[in-house]
Amino acid sequence: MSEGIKVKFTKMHGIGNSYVFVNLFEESLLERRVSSLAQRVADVHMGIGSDGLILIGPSDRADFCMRIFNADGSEGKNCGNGLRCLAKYVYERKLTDKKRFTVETLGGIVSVDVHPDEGRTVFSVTVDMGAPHLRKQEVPMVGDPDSYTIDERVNIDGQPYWLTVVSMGNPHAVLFVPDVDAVPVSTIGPLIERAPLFPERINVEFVQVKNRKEIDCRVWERGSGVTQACGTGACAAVVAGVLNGHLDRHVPVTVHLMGGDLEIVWAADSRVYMKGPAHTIADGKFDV
Ligand SMILES: N[C@H](CCC[C@H](N)C(=O)O)C(=O)O
Repeated sequence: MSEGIKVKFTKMHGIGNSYVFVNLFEESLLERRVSSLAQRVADVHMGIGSDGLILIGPSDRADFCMRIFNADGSEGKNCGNGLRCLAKYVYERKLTDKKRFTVETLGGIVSVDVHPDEGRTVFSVTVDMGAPHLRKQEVPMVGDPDSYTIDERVNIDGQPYWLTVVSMGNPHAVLFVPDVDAVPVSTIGPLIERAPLFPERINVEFVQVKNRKEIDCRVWERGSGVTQACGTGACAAVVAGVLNGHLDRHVPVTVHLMGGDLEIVWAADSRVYMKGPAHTIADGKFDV
């Protein structure tokens, strides 16, 4: 039931992973309504159509705060594509005059660098996503809390899967496959997403290694299903690729997703850096 209040929004995407952004410096939303609002705006028929809702607001620990809600209304702890879009939004709309600034997420504080003047039509952003978290208790995942999950065989609904599990502030199960286009992502994705192994559910990435600096990746996102891209998922895929000996560390790896490419480096400082574009689609108002 609408309250008849009109709220300004901006729809943006990072290589096809789209979100409806609300600027809480200008608009206000009732906390209890945010989850249902995310579901409404995400609906392509009855709403605006997106992979979810992102709120941009103030923080007392960073320059900005980002909260991300999936299409099912669940709150995510991080969002790589969303961070690049937020960076473009706050820089271009002069909420900051800095080209390097910090953003607080539920998964931790990240640092972003905007590259508005790279002379190309595309606005590019680099995000320092921090170090990956690998222990089961950090994911969270059922099992020995201090152990890692690297190419570990697990049985889900009677089927074996070999998983490498990485948290980038949000959880990811990475599977290496010979052909990403042959994987029934919409069938296997939700089985792994909702497996009892993962008390908070999990995002799922299917990865085909092209060479030591290039992978193809398909995504089933926790709370949003198949998306065109997942920034944190691309980071998790590269970390998993290095851990399994498929990819080189300390050098840029190109991750080909359905909506476009990201450049990911798991650097010598143990932090993961993600570089890619951000696009504004439209501004508008919706009834809350
Ligand atoms: N579905 C994710 C949040 C969005 C992540 C993704 N869109 C990205 O770009 O990182 C989760 O619940 O952890």
